[in-house]
Amino acid sequence: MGMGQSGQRFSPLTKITSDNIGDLVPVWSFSFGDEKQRGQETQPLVYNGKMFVTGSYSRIWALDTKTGEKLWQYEARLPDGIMPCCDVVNRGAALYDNLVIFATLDAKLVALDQDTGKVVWSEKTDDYKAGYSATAAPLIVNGLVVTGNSGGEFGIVGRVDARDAKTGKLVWSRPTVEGNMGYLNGKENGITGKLNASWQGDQWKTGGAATWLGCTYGADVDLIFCGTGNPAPWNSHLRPGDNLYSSSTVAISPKTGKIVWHYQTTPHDGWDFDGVNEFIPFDLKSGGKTIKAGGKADRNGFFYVLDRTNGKLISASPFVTKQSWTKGVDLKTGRPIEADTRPGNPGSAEKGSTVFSAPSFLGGKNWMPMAYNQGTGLFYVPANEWGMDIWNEPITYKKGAAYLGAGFTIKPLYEDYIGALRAMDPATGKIVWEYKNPAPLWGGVMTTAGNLVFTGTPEGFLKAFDAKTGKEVWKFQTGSGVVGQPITWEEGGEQYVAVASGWGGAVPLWGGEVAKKVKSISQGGMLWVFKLHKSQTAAK
Ligand SMILES: O=C(O)c1cc(C(=O)O)c2c(n1)C(=O)C(=O)c1cc(C(=O)O)[nH]c1-2
Ligand SMILES: [Ca+2]
Repeated sequence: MGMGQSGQRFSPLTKITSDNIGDLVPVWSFSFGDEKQRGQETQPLVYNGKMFVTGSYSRIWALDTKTGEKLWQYEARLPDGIMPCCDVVNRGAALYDNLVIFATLDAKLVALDQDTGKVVWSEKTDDYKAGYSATAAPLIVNGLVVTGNSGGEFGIVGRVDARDAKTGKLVWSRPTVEGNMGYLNGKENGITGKLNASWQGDQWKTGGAATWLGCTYGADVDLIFCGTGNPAPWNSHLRPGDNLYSSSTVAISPKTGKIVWHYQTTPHDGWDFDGVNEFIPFDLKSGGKTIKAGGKADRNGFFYVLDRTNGKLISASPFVTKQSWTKGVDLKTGRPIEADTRPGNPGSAEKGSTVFSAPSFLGGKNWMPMAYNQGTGLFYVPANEWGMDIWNEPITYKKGAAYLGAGFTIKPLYEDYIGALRAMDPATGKIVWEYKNPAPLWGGVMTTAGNLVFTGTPEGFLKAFDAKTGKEVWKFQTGSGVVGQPITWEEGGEQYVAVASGWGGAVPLWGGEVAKKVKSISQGGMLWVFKLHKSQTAAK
């Protein structure tokens, strides 16, 4: 995932540049079929002349990278009663040995033979009837396949699992809700003491903190970095305490499955800010020194830079214009200073008072991954500007039912745009350039050594920008909204770019007023591949 384990989404390829990109044209496209088209959030993988691309409803295809010809197709038979909170998406697969491995919405992990598409192993990872699902791309670390889980809106317990990539056999399983910490693989593991100090009573048993975006890996520090989602239920008055390790980044040792450090971005989250956003290792140049750092653009609107060796906060800078829930982050304690927009209520039978809060629960940034360019030293963050009216109401846990205790209406902040692609300098926390988009941005970002940044828009365009200046240098209309993750590779001396097109994800389901604004977007399911139309070997 992420064009490498660190998830930087940076390619060193330089054949396509900000100067010649005007010559980038489609070479082939592939249709995902005539029905079952929802959000196509996938990141394709290219290996050995084959492209592996997943689609909504847990489907995967192997395509010939030269011709686009379909080599094989696998479709999971999904049972009735699956409960993905936010569309039937899949964000991609992982490759190991001769296998291509991906998670299905009914909480299974399936490994297929890359040549034939035949199932080599298949493991049930969770009980979909209890609200568990899976949407993230797996991560491969030292022969382990590392996965997260989804279901924070149903009171599941978040977890990171590591399996033997060849056989699917479980090696370790690490819960991400304090209280469950005394267990590894469901057995007591000798960790004792006040395991649920940040929860009251039995609430940790349904505490959420789903690891629904999966993980990245820092090879030099040998740590797996996983974001954790919202604590359950959303109504924070029903679960006093910090609710560790919800809305955090946790660093896990691949050898033991132990949490080595954690940093909680939104303690006692009351806004569904989650904290799943990708943590990307990078080298921070500061005062003549190089610091082993990591960057994370959190749904709560802060761009965090942490020391990746120990989780210490280095800086927290806003990447959105309005954060009404906070007055900033205390750099000494690492904790946010809360403002007065925690939704009211109490455990009474009454609906609590409504407050306006920004960002909205769909976040200053949601699932769509940012990219880090090793040349410019900038992060490219797909941000959104919106707020919400939010209120709390009573709720009790029921297996397999939504566990929110909150209601909301999303509201745009500005007339002319919601989405904003922002180039952030991690050394200063300053926004270097921005591109504003009318509809919310919901696609992944990729950057290259050719001075380029790519991302898609709900309006249907794949766009490219000059990485230094932010000038839009190229666009292509794909026919549906782009919420996929662009990739690039070189083959036969030519550089290619690919992206999936197909509108969906959480915005059309939960966006309310905002969703209506982008309602005219056609549904789709297409893979587009591009290259320069003039042969680059012939060019001087
Ligand atoms: O807490 C969770 O388990 C969970 C899972 C997912 C998911 O797996 O897609 C989303 C969310 N939460 C969520 O809060 C959210 O805004 C969201 C947006 C999307 C999407 O793909 O557009 N998924 C999810
Ligand atoms: Ca969530």
